[in-house]
Amino acid sequence: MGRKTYTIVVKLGTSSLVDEVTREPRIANMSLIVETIAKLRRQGHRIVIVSSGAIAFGMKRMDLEKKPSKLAAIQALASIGQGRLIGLFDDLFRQLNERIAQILITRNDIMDFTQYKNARNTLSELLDMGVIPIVNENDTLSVAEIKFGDNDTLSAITAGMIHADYLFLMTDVECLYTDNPRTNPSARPILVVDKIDDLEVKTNDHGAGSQVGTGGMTTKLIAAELATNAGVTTIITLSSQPYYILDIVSHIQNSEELHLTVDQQRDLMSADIAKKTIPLHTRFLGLSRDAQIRSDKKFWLLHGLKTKGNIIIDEGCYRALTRKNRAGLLPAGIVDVNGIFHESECVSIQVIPTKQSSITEAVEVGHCRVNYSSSEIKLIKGFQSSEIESILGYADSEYIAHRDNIAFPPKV
Ligand SMILES: Nc1ncnc2c1ncn2[C@@H]1O[C@H](COP(=O)(O)OP(=O)(O)OP(=O)(O)O)[C@@H](O)[C@H]1O
Repeated sequence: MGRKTYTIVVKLGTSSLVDEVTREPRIANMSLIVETIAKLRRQGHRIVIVSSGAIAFGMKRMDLEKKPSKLAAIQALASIGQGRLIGLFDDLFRQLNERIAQILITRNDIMDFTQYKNARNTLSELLDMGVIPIVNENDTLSVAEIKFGDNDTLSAITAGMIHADYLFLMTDVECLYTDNPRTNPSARPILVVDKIDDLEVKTNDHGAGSQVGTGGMTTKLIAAELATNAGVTTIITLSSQPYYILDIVSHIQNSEELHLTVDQQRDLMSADIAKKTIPLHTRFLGLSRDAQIRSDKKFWLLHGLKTKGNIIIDEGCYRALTRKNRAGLLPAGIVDVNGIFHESECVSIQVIPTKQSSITEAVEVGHCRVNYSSSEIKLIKGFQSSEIESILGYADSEYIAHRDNIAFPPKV
């Protein structure tokens, strides 16, 4: 019987593609990445690449030493560099008879659920055609409000969107450590993570570790949480040794075939790393099928959309929203509203604990798409739905958010 094949998203950080000091493209490393991905394809896996590097390639082309601070100049560099980046990938993949496609995306492109599904369908179609999609944030047009912000997040959203099995975050450290290994030489490697919330790690990278990197380890942890919630096992490994992916995938196939528990996986990994039969890496285990987010709509509500404000609800309301036969969000359960948002926008739902509770701050519990604007909700909060019409002069819906437009992350 043939081995199981997977859908794998490989995220390449700027440090995989551009030399940190000279800012020259790392052509030898890119060739190794391309060879590795071609091998994975021959083994039957479906591969999506999420690649950074457009701005760095543009800076090199324009002989710039320093990244400009003006937004338009950065976007111009991205448009110069993106073409060169994809051109280089195409040249390399062509040598191995592999076809690629370019997908440039911003949050705006997936703001509508139909558009989100279109993006997913295009990616799936490309994979069915045996093509390797290369995804990047559309840095040429995106401004802060419509940005994913970093390609770690974009790669996790892409992985969730296409229900990938694995996400490889390739970076300039072998794995996640207990602390930043650049500043703390006694930081210890972490091999298997099954509950991200229980992790005790420091990521003192202020959002970027290397000179050319943008996200640092902080965004990788956020990405890992997002992807594992959708059932995607996320791996951090060294980008300068891309063929490590082949060893790790084969090791994962073995562990899966043996149906190992989390502890057994951890033991097997430590033993094999010690024997040097597999490289050092971190595995964040995807949630099991019954715990993970399976619904596209829910994943989109939680991770595809940017929240515009927040609605504070009480604990009783939260219980009603999360019980088995869950309700929609009614104005009566709303305690407060913050921020300015319009009807149909996505807002954060926060719960204010009861007075007896020791926690006093409201905590985010999920997202919803609202039927009313923030100024309308301010007027109707705390009232019964039957009173909406007399307060506003109209009642578009009895709910602030319909239950199909409310999503909570999985409880682990
Ligand atoms: N606990 C930690 N474990 C491992 N690395 C850490 C930790 N905390 C901070 N880091 C830093 O995170 C860096 C990796 O992130 P960085 O964003 O620089 O790379 P990248 O993902 O390759 O690039 P890009 O962000 O452009 O995609 C490492 O160089 C390291 O210094």
